[in-house]
Amino acid sequence: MHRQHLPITALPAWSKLNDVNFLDISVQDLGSEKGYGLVTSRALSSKDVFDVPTLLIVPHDLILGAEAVEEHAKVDAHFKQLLEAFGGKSTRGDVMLFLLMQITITSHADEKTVGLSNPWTEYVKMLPDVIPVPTMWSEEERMLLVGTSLETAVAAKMASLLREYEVLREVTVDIPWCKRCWWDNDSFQLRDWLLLDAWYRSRCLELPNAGESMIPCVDMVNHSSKPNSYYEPKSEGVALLLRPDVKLSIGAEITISYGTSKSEAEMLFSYGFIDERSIEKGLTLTLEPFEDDPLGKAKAAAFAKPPIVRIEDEEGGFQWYSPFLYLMCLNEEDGLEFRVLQQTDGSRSQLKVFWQESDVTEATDDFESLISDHELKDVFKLRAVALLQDRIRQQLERLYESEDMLQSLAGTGLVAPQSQGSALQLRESETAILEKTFAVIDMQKNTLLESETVLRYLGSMDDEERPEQQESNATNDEDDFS
Ligand SMILES: C[S@@+](CC[C@H](N)C(=O)[O-])C[C@H]1O[C@@H](n2cnc3c(N)ncnc32)[C@H](O)[C@@H]1O
Repeated sequence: MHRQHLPITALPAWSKLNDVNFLDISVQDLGSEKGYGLVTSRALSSKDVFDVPTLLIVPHDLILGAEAVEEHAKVDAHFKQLLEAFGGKSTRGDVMLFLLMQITITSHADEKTVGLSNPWTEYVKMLPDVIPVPTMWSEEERMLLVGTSLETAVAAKMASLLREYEVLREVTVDIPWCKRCWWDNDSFQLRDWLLLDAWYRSRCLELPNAGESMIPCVDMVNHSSKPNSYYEPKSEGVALLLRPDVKLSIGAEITISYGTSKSEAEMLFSYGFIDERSIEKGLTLTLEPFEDDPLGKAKAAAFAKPPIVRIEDEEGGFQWYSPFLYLMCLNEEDGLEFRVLQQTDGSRSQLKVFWQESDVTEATDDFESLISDHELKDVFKLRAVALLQDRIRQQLERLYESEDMLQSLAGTGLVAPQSQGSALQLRESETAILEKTFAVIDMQKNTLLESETVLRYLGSMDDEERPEQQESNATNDEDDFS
C-alpha cells in the first residue's frame, strides 16, 4: 500500500498535540541496526532519591489494546464492518485490522471517504517500513535458517499469515470500500499484512489488567539485557521510569527489557535481533509421531499442547522437557489405549485416553509421572531418550549439511548483512546447544542401559527374537549360496 510517511522529527509535535509528555528524553534515529530509540537530553540519576525520575507519560486513551479497538468500532463504521467480517478472534488480529484501517486511511488521504482519523492515523506514518523479523526476510535470507529451530517455526508462521491474508481477501472482496481501496487495484499486498504482523509482534507490550497492548512512544524504546528503565501503568497514563540506582549522562540511550526468559530464536522471531548478552540459552524442537505408529494420529489429537521438546540451560548443564515424548514412545502392549466414546445425546464422540485401564484423558501431558511407578519405567525412559537423541542427530545433520548452501548465499548480495549476521549467530549457538545436549543424553542413555529392568527386558526381547533371527540367517545363507 502506498501509505504516507512522516519523519521521526514529527514525533514531538504529534506528542504535544496528543498530551504525551516527554521529560528530559527525546526520540532519535540512532543510525544503526536498532533504528529509532530514546535518549536522554540531560544527565539523569535515580541514585539516593526518593522518587525515581519519570521519563515519559502516555495517556491511557492512546493505548491500543482490545478495549480501544472495541471503542473505536463504535465510532468508525468502516472499521466496524471490517471487524465484523474478520475480527473477534484475538487481540492481535483486531489490533492488526485497526492498523490496517490506519494505513488505508493514509493511503487514500485525498478521498477522505474511508475510516475515521485518530491519533494513530498520524502515528503509523512514523513507523518503519522494514522490521528485521524473519517473516519479512527474502526467501534467500530465510534459507539461512535451515537446520535451526526457526526453520519450521518461520515456515509455519508464513503459511498462517498467507492463509489469514487470503481469507481476509475472501471475506472483504465484496465490501464496496475494501474492493475499491484494496482489491480492484491490488494495492493491499501480502507484504502489507506481513508488516502489520511484524509491527504488532515487535512493538506490543503486556500491560497488567489490559493485556497485550501497543503504546505509542513507549514502543520507541529499545531492548537491553541490562535495562535502565521500566514501564508501569499510573493514574495519568502509562509511565516510563528510570530504574533505581541508575546514573545516565546526556545522550545515553534509554532501554527496557523485552523479557528475560526468551531464547535467542524467540528474540529473533519476535524482534529481529539477538541480544549477544542473552542469558537464556535454549531452543525448542518440534516432534512428530512415527508414521508407522498405529496410535500416532490419536496421540497427536489427544495431546492438547504442541508436540515439542524444550531444551534449557540449567545450572548443572542442558536439560530437556517434553511431555509429548513420553506419550510418543508408549504403545498398546504397554497399556496405552484410546477409546472413542459416544456422547449421551449420540451426536458427538469424544476421544478418551487410558493408561493401565485408568482414564488419563486430562493428563496426557503428565506421562512422565504416570509411568513413574510402572515396573518398566526405565525401559520407557530409555525409549524416550533414544528417540530424542535421534531427533537431535537429525537436526544437527540438517545444520551441518546446509553449511555449503550458506557459503554459496553469502556475498551474493541476495542476503542483507543484518539477516546473515543474525542467522549465523543463531546457527552457531544452536549447534553448540544441540551438541552439548546430545552428549548429556548419551550419558542418560548409558545409565539407563545399565538398569537391571532394561537389561532384563532386552534379554527377554533377545530370547523372543532368536528363533526369527536364526530363520532369517538361514534365508540369507540360502540367498548367498544361490
Ligand atoms: C519496540 S521497537 C523499538 C523501536 C525501534 N528501534 C524503531 O525503530 O521503531 C523494537 C524493534 O527495535 C529494534 N531493537 C530494539 N532493541 C534492539 C537491540 N538491542 N538491538 C538491535 N535492535 C533492537 C528491533 O528491530 C525491534 O524489532
